[in-house]
Amino acid sequence: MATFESLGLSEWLVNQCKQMGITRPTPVQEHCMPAILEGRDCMGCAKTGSGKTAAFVLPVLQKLSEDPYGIFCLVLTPTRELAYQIAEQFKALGKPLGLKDCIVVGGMDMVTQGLELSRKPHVVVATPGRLADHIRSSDTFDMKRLRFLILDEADRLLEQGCTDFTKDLEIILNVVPAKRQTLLFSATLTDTLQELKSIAMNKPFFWEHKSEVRTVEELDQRYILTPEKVKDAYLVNLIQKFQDEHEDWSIMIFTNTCKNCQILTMMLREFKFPAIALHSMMKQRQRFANLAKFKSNVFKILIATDVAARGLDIPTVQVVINHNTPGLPKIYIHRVGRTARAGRNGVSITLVTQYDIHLVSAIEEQIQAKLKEYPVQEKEVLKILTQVNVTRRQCEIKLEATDFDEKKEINKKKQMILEGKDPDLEEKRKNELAKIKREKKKFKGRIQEAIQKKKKGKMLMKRTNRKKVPSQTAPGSS
Ligand SMILES: Nc1ncnc2c1ncn2[C@@H]1O[C@H](COP(=O)(O)OP(=O)(O)OP(=O)(O)O)[C@@H](O)[C@H]1O
Repeated sequence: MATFESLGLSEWLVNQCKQMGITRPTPVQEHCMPAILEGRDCMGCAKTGSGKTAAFVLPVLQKLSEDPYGIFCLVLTPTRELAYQIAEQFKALGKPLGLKDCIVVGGMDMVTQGLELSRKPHVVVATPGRLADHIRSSDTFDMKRLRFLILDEADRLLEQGCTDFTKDLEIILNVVPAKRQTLLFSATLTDTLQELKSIAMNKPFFWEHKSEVRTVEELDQRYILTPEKVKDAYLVNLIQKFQDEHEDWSIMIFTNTCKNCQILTMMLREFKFPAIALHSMMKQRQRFANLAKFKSNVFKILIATDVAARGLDIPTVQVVINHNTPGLPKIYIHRVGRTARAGRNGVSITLVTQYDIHLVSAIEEQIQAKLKEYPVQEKEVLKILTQVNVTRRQCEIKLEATDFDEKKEINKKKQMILEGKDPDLEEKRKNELAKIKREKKKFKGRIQEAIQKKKKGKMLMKRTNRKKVPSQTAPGSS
């Protein structure tokens, strides 16, 4: 069995690992670290909670200790919370080096970040948008000597989801040296393999944890089939049960929109559950504060959008509830991966309506495992159904009375301006596109109608012909 020493780590780093309870390398660390220490580009694909962060942090620290300078390493990651988490690992493991790090994420003061960048930190951990802003607007730092470029959750950084990082990545890739080591990690790398290979140019070492099932063995994956209108009652019932049966418990609930996240939080609080929200419409300081309160178990329930689906490492989470069935298997894999981490047990429960069954089939096909039905006492759920639905409606009304929707519009416009778009022009374009779509639909409808009419006409003709034929032939045949 490999040890950190046998993989080539120095004694100080091995000791530092020990202090953090990291005594033996996990498979992704065992396989990827030697290649990274050899100077190769590396792509590592291993299950959630399997120690991918240390698989790149440790070799970077080893190399940094041999030749320390700034800026030595840049880590890019899709969310702000994840950037802080990665920086924490660097700080904890790199303490004996006196590691200087800098976190560059949106929602935080840009001037302070600019100052820190100009002080040549060893390691910069950033979200792509904010770093690209600094590159565009400042000449007080450069990354010409950068030794390591790391893309954590690399597939997310390259896909064109609701937040598209590709333009910002281009800006960043233009200012980092071609001669560098590039490391790419994720639990779901394989879908974007070709794009990733073009970033890690020098014949990257590729390691994938081969296993039939793509989720961890310690995870008990369940579902509850429910009509849409009963979903919230199931949710309340589930939480009540966990609260009654466990002393030490902690649950993450994922939902599809910021608004839903806010409403669910309000609703669960009406039922006196210790719930707190995390979504992208909250101020960044509030996001960090809420996450900290959840991590320290002050609040036992975190209700989040997919902004929290990837990477967050909160060992106390025993249960993940999907309030909506994720539309993509990949998102499911990351969401449920917030529990059952580093060998611990965990449960995931997905609420599935009759319209989501095909999504469950897609998930099962991807993860190569079947979700099992979660046993519930329907009678208990029906008892609270009206009360839950009334409470939800009350929360919706309360939220409508605030400027939540307006804020959403303002945020959208802000984002467009940041992307160099004119919000009014975009609105006009959107309306025109919608109009074209409507007209196309109408046109299609008319064509369909005409086709149907023609078909009906033909059928009528056939029928009348058929009726006519016997009466015409009958005399001759008799
Ligand atoms: N060798 C090790 N032995 C024991 N625990 C470890 C080891 N390496 C890392 N860990 C711990 O395992 C936990 C999960 O690690 P990490 O967050 O790096 O997972 P990950 O693979 O990046 O997961 P995800 O895909 O969800 O981002 C962390 O708490 C980390 O400290």
